[in-house]
Amino acid sequence: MEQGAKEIPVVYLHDIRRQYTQGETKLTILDGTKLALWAGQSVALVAPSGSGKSTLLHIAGLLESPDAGEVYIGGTATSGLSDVERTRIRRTDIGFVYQSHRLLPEFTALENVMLPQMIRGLRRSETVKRAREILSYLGLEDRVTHRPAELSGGEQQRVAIARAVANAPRVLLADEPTGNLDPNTADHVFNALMQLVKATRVAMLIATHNMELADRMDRRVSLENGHVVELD
Ligand SMILES: Nc1ncnc2c1ncn2[C@@H]1O[C@H](COP(=O)(O)OP(=O)(O)OP(=O)(O)O)[C@@H](O)[C@H]1O
Repeated sequence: MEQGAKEIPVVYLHDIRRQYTQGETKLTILDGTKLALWAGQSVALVAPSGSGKSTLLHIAGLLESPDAGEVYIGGTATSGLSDVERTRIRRTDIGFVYQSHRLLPEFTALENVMLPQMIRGLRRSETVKRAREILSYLGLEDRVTHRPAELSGGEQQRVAIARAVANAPRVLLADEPTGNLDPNTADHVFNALMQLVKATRVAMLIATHNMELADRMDRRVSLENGHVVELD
């Protein structure tokens, strides 16, 4: 942990260990992993396939529990929390974007962005207003009534980003968010993510194989033998 002396990382992974059992063998994927994510900073996670990028994102996002170590969200240790409390943190403080958009096909763009807010208990009228604002911010004001199948790949991914930030999370975790897109569209979607980091000071961690995009982010890290190493 570095950065400003008084600042607390939005996410701090402390000595994370994660093993998977495959038949007789134990695979150690994360082994004493440490990583701090800071408000307003974009971090690229660039590491070979199978090195544990998705595992790290799932653990940072409280979707998966480590075998040892602690995940702090805004300074709060999460291992001792109940499932209900972890779910609450996941819903309010953490946003996810995946390689495929994972939007609900029978709902419009607007409804897809409203849903996380409604689950959180906000009034419908409020969720409509905020969903419209975010979609407009991402250049989708003319697409709010479209269903996912009626949107281009880049538009689908921007709706997925809008959904991820609908509850104004403190951290945005993205697993190959531009992996399915052509270079131009990938650039457009990537710019939208970077714009959000600057505008909202969300902390962002993106797993990517795209070094060109990684080079445009504030910081680059990799995974080597289960450890996070800083690149450059
Ligand atoms: N539930 C599981 N059970 C057993 N092994 C798993 C499980 N999940 C992941 N693994 C293994 O852990 C390793 C790391 O997987 P992970 O998906 O985190 O890698 P990754 O770096 O994200 O890879 P990619 O870039 O290909 O998406 C892989 O070898 C994978 O086979």
